[in-house]
This record gives sequence, C-alpha cells and structure tokens, in this order.
Amino acid sequence: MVATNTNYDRKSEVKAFDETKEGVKGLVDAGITEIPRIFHRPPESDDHYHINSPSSDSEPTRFSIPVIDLQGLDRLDSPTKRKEIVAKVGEASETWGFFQIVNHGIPVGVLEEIKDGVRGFFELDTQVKKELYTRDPFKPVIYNSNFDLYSAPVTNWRDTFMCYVAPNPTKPEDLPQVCRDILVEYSMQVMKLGRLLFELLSEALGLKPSHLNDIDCSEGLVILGHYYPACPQPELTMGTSNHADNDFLTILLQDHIGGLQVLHQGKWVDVPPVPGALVVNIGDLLQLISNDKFKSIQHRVLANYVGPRISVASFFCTGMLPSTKLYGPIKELLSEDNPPKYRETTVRDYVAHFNDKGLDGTSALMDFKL
Ligand SMILES: O=C(O)CCC(=O)C(=O)O
Ligand SMILES: [Fe+2]
Repeated sequence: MVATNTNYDRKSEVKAFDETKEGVKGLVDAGITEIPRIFHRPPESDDHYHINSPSSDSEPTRFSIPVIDLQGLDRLDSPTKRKEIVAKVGEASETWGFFQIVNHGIPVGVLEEIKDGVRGFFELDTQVKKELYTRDPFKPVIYNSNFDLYSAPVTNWRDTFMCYVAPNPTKPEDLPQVCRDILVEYSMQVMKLGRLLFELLSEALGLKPSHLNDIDCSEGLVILGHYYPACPQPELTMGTSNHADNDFLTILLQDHIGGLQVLHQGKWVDVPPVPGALVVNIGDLLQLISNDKFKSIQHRVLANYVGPRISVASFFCTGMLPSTKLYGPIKELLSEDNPPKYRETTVRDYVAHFNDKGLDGTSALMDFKL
C-alpha cells in the first residue's frame, strides 16, 4: 500500500462507494468535478507503478501493433494465403501478444449493435440497474464497478457487466432486454471466430489445427461490457490499471475513443481504434501452455475527458467453474533445449489467484514459474 492511500480510510470509502450500487457513472451523473481519492493513482515516484504513468512515458513511438487481414483464409484454392496469415498471427503473438484483425467475418452492423447494446445497459434507469449490481459470481449477469474493488490498491474509472456464453450460457431471458438479442448474436459470432483463431494459433505453434480447441481452450467464454464514463480529472486516475488477461485469448471490440495501450519494449504503445477491426490478445494461460512462445502482454486503459468509452471484451476461459483438468506447457513443444517453464494448474486455481491479487500491476503468471 502506498503513502497516499494510507492517510485516509480507504476501506470505508470503497465500501461506501460500493453500497451506492451506482458505479462510476453514478458519480458522473451526480455532477462531481473532483474525483474521490479512492480513484487516485499512486504517485509516479513509486517504482512499482512507474510504468503506469499516462503522461510521462507514453510518447508517440514508431511502433504500431500489427493489423492482420483475414480475407481469403477459407479459400480452399489458396493454401499459401492461410500459411501467410498463420505466419503473421504467430509473429504478432510472439513479439506483441496483441494484434488487430480485419475481414474477420463479424459484420460491421453487429459490431455497432453490440456497442449500442452495452451503452444501453449502462444507460438503463438507475433503479433498474441497481437490482443487477452484484459481486456474486453465480448470478447470470454480474454488473458492478471494479471486480477487484476490495483487493486492488486503486479503483479504476470504469463500470462493467459480465455474462456467460459457454459452457453454461446465461439464459436469454436473464439478459437485460436492452442488449439481449445482440448479446446472443454477438456471442455466437465471437465463439466461431475464437475457434478459428485457436486453429491459426495451433498452426503457428506447429501443432495440428485442432490442438488448442481439442484441449478445450475455447470451452469457456465470458463477455464483459465495459463503460468508461467521461472523467473530470483523467490524469489522476486510470480506466483500467495495467494488467495481463487471465484467460487463453481475448477478443476485444473498442469504440472510436481510444485509450487502450500495450507495453512494448518498455514503452506504452497506443492501440488505435480501427473501424471494423477487433483487437486480439494472448492471455496468461496461453503463454503458460505455449511455454512462453506466445506472450501475454501488460495493457491498460487511460481515463479521458471524453466519454463514455465503450468496449466489449470476450474472454476465452472457464473462470471460476469447477475444473480438474491441468494445464501446463504443451508436451509437443518441449525438448531438452526447451524444458517446461511453468508448473501445471487448473484454470480455476489460476483465475482465483489472479482475482485475489487484483490489478496491482504485477503478473500473476510469475507465481506459476518453475
Ligand atoms: O477496455 C479495453 O479496451 C480493455 C479492457 C481489458 O483490458 C480487459 O477487459 O481485460
Ligand atoms: Fe485486459
């Protein structure tokens, strides 16, 4: 815990904020012009957070995350096209852990509608939304502000709702009507795209195309709708603290506002909004099973005067569901020169460890190193 956070009663302020059940949007709706202390980022002098500074170290760089065109992938008459795409996916996953895809098969209309649906959810009547505010993972829809509110050292300028797609989908009738139909449609499309990406990633690892799907990397899918309200003092806080994702793979849709950055060669690099594109990133569990070939990269979202910013993050992961299956570095990838770097874990144990830790700027994966 850092100095600024110890000279006030953070715990009770966090609790009071949670009990409003109105999230960050509630503060903005109330017209606040100064953000409460629980949202203040620690001072930059703190080494641990040094890389978490939006102003001092995010300079324009010559780097830009790769944009990969998936057009022509399924043309049976063009196996070289597939090889080319697999090579690009592999290269991006090894060096960036992040890439954007275009011509991925999800129609632009669906992308627009899901963003509208997520915004519609957060703009529901406050009383209606309060009924859904919960931290109970067994609820079909989990809406709250900061999943790690009680464990993270700082609170983010963000509200989120989550629903399950696989293996136990939230029943459509349990989804808020404002985004029900589009969530069902988008989920189906993301599942299909995810399975395709796992094929490409398997091939990029030199495995048979079905390998990652066969070991159930696409068994679990949860969708998060994020809402980053306009912030009156964006330099004091963060939309999402730096973290790496605790899943196998994430497919992210962001709107036109921007603010997502990835850590590349020690610098924060913007992930610019590209119309019609989806952002794909490797999660910790895929880094673990690929024995560090693919990288799960730290990323963050800056707060902004402009808002709300909407994003939709689809996580391939079974989360806290009971699991006995152990994941460790894939045997086919190991050799004398490439011994396993991680111990085996269940998805549930990994996710539980990640959640307990909260987004504190450190990697949960390091705790599983051999
Ligand atoms: O909102 C974004 O652009 C990123 C969200 C994110 O990193 C996450 O949900 O893990
Ligand atoms: Fe993330």
